[in-house]
Amino acid sequence: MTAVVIDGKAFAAGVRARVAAHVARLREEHGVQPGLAVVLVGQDPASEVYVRNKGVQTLEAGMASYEHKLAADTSEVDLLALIGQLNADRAVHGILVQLPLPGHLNADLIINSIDPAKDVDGFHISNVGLLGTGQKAMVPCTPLGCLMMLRAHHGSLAGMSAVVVGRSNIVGKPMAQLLLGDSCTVTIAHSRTRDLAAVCRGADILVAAVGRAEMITGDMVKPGATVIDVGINRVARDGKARLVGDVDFASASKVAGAITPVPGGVGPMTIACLLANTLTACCRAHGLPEPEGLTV
Ligand SMILES: NC(=O)C1=CN([C@@H]2O[C@H](COP(=O)(O)OP(=O)(O)OC[C@H]3O[C@@H](n4cnc5c(N)ncnc54)[C@H](OP(=O)(O)O)[C@@H]3O)[C@@H](O)[C@H]2O)C=CC1
Ligand SMILES: Nc1nc(=O)c2c([nH]1)NC[C@@H]1CN(c3ccc(C(=O)N[C@@H](CCC(=O)O)C(=O)O)cc3)C=[N+]21
Repeated sequence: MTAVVIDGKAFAAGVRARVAAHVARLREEHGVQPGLAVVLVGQDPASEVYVRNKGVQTLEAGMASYEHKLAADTSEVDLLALIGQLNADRAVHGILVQLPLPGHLNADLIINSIDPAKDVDGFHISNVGLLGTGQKAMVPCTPLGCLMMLRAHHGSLAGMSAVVVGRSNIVGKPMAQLLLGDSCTVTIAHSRTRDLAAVCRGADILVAAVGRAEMITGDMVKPGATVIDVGINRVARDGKARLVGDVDFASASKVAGAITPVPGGVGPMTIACLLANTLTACCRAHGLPEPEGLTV
């Protein structure tokens, strides 16, 4: 079998177009412009691609973009003060603090200082709790993007067996919550899982969020399964720097029914969902109707 390649880039362009249309209406009819503030502390190579693409697409969607680039040795007090300012700023509807943060900063403390209503990453404990109990929340962008593509491909996910490889707070756990919310039978695998290959072969939906280049190979995929590759790994290939996922695309795409590529899969959807979340936060802040189909 040769898998259908799920075009995340095209899907994301569609989501962004819907966001942009709604933003244009907000500005015209209500004089309101959604604003997204991004805070970057120091330089992390894995974050660079994200930051580059994010700023441009925020402006393209008609939103205001505020970037705060801070030195790697910024103190916790100073960072908390900046977040306090952004929380109070009525032009800012979404706040994203790029992770990972330098080691001397307590990431939990920083994330939980963000106003939950402006937490467009969905990482604040309030949003995590709301999502876990099936209440209206800000939903983490990467898992939300994955869910949108899965729903578009399958319609209902009810009753499907889903395996999420990875249990991070930013991808694995919220992904599992969303799949459970759509009535999948969910397994979360991680570095201590016994016989990962056998666990993965049980999956109708296999989500890889491991951070290890091409570790999920074709022999770990159930024939016809849908494979979602969250991984973003920079590797040297033929002397050139390249981006590859956590899935070995060459072997997995021979077995899977559908698969997302890297680049051009989950990554663009993450940014599209960040814009969607910023728009949703703005609508909620102003008591205006939310766009439909852009959150769970
Ligand atoms: N496309 C996008 O928009 C985004 C992509 N990413 C990418 O997704 C990947 C995962 O990111 P993130 O969740 O933050 O990563 P983390 O490093 O926080 O988590 C990785 C998870 O994978 C598990 N793991 C590690 N090695 C193995 C193994 N050999 N077998 C099974 N499980 C293993 C770890 O298990 P344990 O808990 O036991 O250590 C951990 O739960 C990265 O490549 C990252 O760059 C991240 C965010 C957004
Ligand atoms: N607070 C926070 N929230 C995050 O969501 C977050 C973060 N910190 N830290 C870093 C990771 C990583 N991440 C990516 C998002 C999009 C692409 C992306 O656009 N990828 C393109 C790259 C295309 C290219 O330029 O080559 C693609 O896969 O096609 C990549 C990586 C979000 N993360």
